Amino acid sequence: MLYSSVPAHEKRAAFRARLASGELLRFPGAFNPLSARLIQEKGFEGVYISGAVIAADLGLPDIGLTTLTEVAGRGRQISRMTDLPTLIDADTGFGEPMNVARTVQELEDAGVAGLHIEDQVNPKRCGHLDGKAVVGLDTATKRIRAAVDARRDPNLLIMARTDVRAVEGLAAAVDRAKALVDAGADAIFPEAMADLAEFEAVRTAVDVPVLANMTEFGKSELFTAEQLASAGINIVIHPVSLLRIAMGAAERGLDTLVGDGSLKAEVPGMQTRARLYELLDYAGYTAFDTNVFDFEVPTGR
Ligand SMILES: C[C@](O)(C(=O)O)[C@H](CC(=O)O)C(=O)O
Ligand SMILES: [Mg+2]
Repeated sequence: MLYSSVPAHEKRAAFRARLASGELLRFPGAFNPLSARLIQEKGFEGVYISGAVIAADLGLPDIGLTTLTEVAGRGRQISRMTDLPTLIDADTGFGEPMNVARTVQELEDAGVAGLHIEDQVNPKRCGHLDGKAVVGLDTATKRIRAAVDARRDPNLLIMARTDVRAVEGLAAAVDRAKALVDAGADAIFPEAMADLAEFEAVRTAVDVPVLANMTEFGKSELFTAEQLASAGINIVIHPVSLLRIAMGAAERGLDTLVGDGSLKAEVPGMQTRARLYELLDYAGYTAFDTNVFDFEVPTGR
């Protein structure tokens, strides 16, 4: 009922422990707080909170328009809905080192288990678009140092994302990843890797967990969990996928409504009222107050 009863510091400790096991942790992106429950119920190891999804949800492109307040608010709403660790996209940290420090504390207070800070210039853009620009090594490492120094819970995972691959090539991206680890990053997110061999190159260059971004319609091929695990990847995100699936379904449904004048044909594909109530834990609220659920949901509805 209401929210997860697992405190944030316990989720962070559990996340660290699972990462240390070396297994591949799968983090689908929640496009709203309720979808985080679905991700947990289906047995995934964590929930990703995508900057692109937060922006798209507000009807905005992913070009650094969202504010720290909006991102932290969404991070809090999603994190409190799940017992799983959440990993949030902190973009460039919303400014330079001092802003990054504040960003880390705000997101930590929001209850996330980890966050990633990237080395793009401000304002950033989606990592799979052309025409990106990155900051120099000095600024990139200062952001990471500021982030690491700012956290109060040592288990809050500070992940460094590097966008260097698409700008200067793989060798430069590997060098950047190593420098970011030296600056204190707990994990590396190499953005826009072209193939599995590129992931492997980063994997062998650093001795911290490495993330693979399996975003659709991007620069990376979509590898299976098995392929990524055998390349030594530790976390895989599917950042925008659930939003794309839901929006695809919404668009098809609206077309049906336009064509048929009714949504009858769409009903078999819809989440039922009973299933929605199950996910919302109506039963838990009823146990608390028997007046909550004093009606019947016919089976299958
Ligand atoms: C991971 C990412 O940063 C996100 O905001 O989800 C995006 C995803 C996308 O736009 O497909 C990115 O890769 O830049
Ligand atoms: Mg992003």
